Amino acid sequence: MSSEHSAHLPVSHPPVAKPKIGVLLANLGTPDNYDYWSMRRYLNEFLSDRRVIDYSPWLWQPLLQLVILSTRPSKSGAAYKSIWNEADGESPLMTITKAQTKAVKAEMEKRYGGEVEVDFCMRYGNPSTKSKVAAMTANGCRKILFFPLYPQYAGATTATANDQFFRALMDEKFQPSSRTVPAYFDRPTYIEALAQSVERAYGAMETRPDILVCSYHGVPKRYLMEGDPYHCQCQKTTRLLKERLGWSDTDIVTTFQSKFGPEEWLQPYTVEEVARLAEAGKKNIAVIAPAFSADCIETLEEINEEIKESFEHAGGEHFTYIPCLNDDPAHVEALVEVIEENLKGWT
Ligand SMILES: C=CC1=C(C)c2cc3[nH]c(cc4nc(cc5[nH]c(cc1n2)c(C)c5CCC(=O)O)C(CCC(=O)O)=C4C)c(C)c3C=C
Ligand SMILES: [Fe+2]
Ligand SMILES: [Fe+2]
Repeated sequence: MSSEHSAHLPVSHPPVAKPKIGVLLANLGTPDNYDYWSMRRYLNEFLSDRRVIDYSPWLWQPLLQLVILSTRPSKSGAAYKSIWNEADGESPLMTITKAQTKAVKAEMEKRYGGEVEVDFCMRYGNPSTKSKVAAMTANGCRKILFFPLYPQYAGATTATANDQFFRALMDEKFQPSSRTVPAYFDRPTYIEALAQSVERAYGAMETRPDILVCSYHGVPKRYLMEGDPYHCQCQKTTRLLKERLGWSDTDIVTTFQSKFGPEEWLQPYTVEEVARLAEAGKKNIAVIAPAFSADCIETLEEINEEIKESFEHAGGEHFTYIPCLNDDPAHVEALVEVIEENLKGWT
């Protein structure tokens, strides 16, 4: 009788890890480097995502592969080069996401010891969502809380991050239970962290800015018409920030940046609005980017270089960029509060 037919032998068994809970933070993703091929790989994955660009692939892919990916990798690569963290060989988005994860992890360890594991992944590029879901599952995470780090929901960010998480779960033999964290733009702790960052920046200035521009990443206007709540959540973020600061309507304005392609995007466009403000005599402005949980190419290069230039070209004199919340302790506290709220019943 062969050993596999012996009813008396114990079944050989892989080691069983102690059950834990995983908290997987997710951000957009960033190129591995700023050379042409690294940029092309990243942009190809990003711009082929139909949650980001929803045109028929029959029309979009030839245009993307033959036209856009022949020029944009070099142009965007030069922009990344100007902000690259050369010391660590990575983009600022990567450096800051690591710092945020470290801070959230330390806080969760204080509260839950080894019961909760914290890590991060990216929607595009590395470390991939798939690799981190596989690692957490292998480490014994029987429950995973997936947290896309976007305060406001957009199909192009939150939903596609979740889609990728669900795809990763499809590959797991012993699939963990899972939850996804919803948008958190209206949580008082997040608004408080934003308000404190504004107060800190204003407190350090000699003259108070004439207006605070809240610049959110744009999306095509059509997405709003088709039911995406992003626009409303951005407007509400500005209103809550204004109320917390005790300001009036004329102290703060909502704008949208990073328009891509010929379609109309959410308006007003930041690059045009700052020029209009300068022309209207508002020569001293501050800009904050509440849709980004971490500084990245869109803030460090687009806002602090291109948009600043547009303001100065139109006669503006003082332009202050207020950094994202990054690993600010008030931000970490807000993120941990959101995590704890969504872990209820699990811990
Ligand atoms: C072309 C369509 C795009 C949509 C729609 C879009 C929505 C969107 N994006 C963010 C956050 C980020 N975007 C970032 C970079 C970036 N975004 C697009 C295009 C769209 N984004 C491109 C092509 C790029 C790459 C840079 C470039 O070539 O211009 C980043 C920064 C990544 C980094 O490495 O620093 C972030 C973050 C949001 C929040 C959003 C909609 C709500
Ligand atoms: Fe973007
Ligand atoms: Fe709206």
